[in-house]
Amino acid sequence: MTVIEFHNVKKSFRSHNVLNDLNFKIENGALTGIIGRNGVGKSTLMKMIAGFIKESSGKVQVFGEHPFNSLKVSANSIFIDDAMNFPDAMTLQDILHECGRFYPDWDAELATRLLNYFGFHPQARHRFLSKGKRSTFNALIGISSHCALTIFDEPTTGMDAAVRKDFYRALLKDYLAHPRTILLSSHHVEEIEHLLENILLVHDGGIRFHGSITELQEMFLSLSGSSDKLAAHTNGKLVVDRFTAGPYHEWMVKNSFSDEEIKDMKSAGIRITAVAANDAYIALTGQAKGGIDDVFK
Ligand SMILES: Nc1ncnc2c1ncn2[C@@H]1O[C@H](COP(=O)(O)OP(=O)(O)OP(=O)(O)O)[C@@H](O)[C@H]1O
Repeated sequence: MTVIEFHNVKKSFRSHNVLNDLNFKIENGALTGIIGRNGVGKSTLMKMIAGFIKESSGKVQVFGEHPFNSLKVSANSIFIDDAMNFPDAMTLQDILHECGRFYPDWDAELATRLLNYFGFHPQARHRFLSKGKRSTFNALIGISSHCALTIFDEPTTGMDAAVRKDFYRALLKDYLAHPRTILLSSHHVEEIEHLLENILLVHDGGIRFHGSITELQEMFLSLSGSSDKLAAHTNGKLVVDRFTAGPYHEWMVKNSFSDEEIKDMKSAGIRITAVAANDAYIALTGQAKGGIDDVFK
C-alpha cells in the first residue's frame, strides 16, 4: 500500500523556489532516509508530508488524503524535531502520560523503560533539558508512539555518539517488532545506512536518487591499478574522484560499464570494488566548483 505520493510537487517561499517537480511514492512499512545537504529542503519536504505546510503546486497525498488540515493524517502521524515544546507546567512523566492519551498505539511500558535507560528524572521539565537530552526525549516519544507514519527530522541533533548509537539501535529494534512507515532525515549517511531500506536523496530542488542503499552504491565503481591502465579503461567515463598514494591509484567512476568492459578491466589486472554508500552520496551531491581548498587559494 502506498502511504505517501507526490505528483509534480513544487514548493516556494515567496520568490524562493525550494523544491521543484517532485514525483515519488513511499510504500507502507519502509524505513526511508531523507538525505541531502544543508538547506536543500528536507524539512520542507517532510513538513508537507506531515501537513504542516502546503505545497505551492502539484498534488501531495498521504494515506490517500491531502495532508494539510487532514484529521486522518494528524491522527496517524507524528513529527519529531528539535522545535518540539511542551507546557512548562508538565513534567516529563506528565508528557508521556498525555502522549498515551493522544496516540492510540502508544507503548507506555517502552516509553518508561527508555526514560529510565537514558537517565531522565521523571519530574524534570522539558524546557530545562540540555539540547542533547531534549533530542533524546523527543526521539523517545517518536519511537514509543508507534504511529503509522513516524517522521524524524534530524532527531540526533546534540546527542553524543553513544546516545546516537543507542537511539538508532532502539529505533531499529522497535521498527522490526512493529513495522511502520518511518522517515528519518540526516546528513550522516554512514551513520544510518545500516538501518535504511531506502534513500530519498534531495538535491538541487529535486529528487536526485530514490532507491535502496545497494542501488545507490551500484551507481559507482571503485577501480584500483596503475594510472595508465585506469586511464585507458575509463576513457569516456565519468571519473568523480581520484585517490593517489605513491604508485597506488584508486578512482571512483560512474558505473556505465558493460559486462564486456568489466571483463576487460579484470583481465588487465584492475581491481574492482563496491563504493561506500556515503562516497556515492558525496559524489552525487558534490559542489561543482571544487572543494574547500579553493577558498584558501
Ligand atoms: N518558512 C519559511 N520561509 C522562508 N523560507 C523558508 C522557510 N522554511 C524553509 N525555508 C527555506 O527553504 C530552504 C530549505 O530549508 P529546509 O529547512 O527545508 O532545508 P533542510 O534540507 O532541512 O536543511 P538543513 O539540513 O540545514 O536542516 C532554505 O533555503 C530555507 O531558508
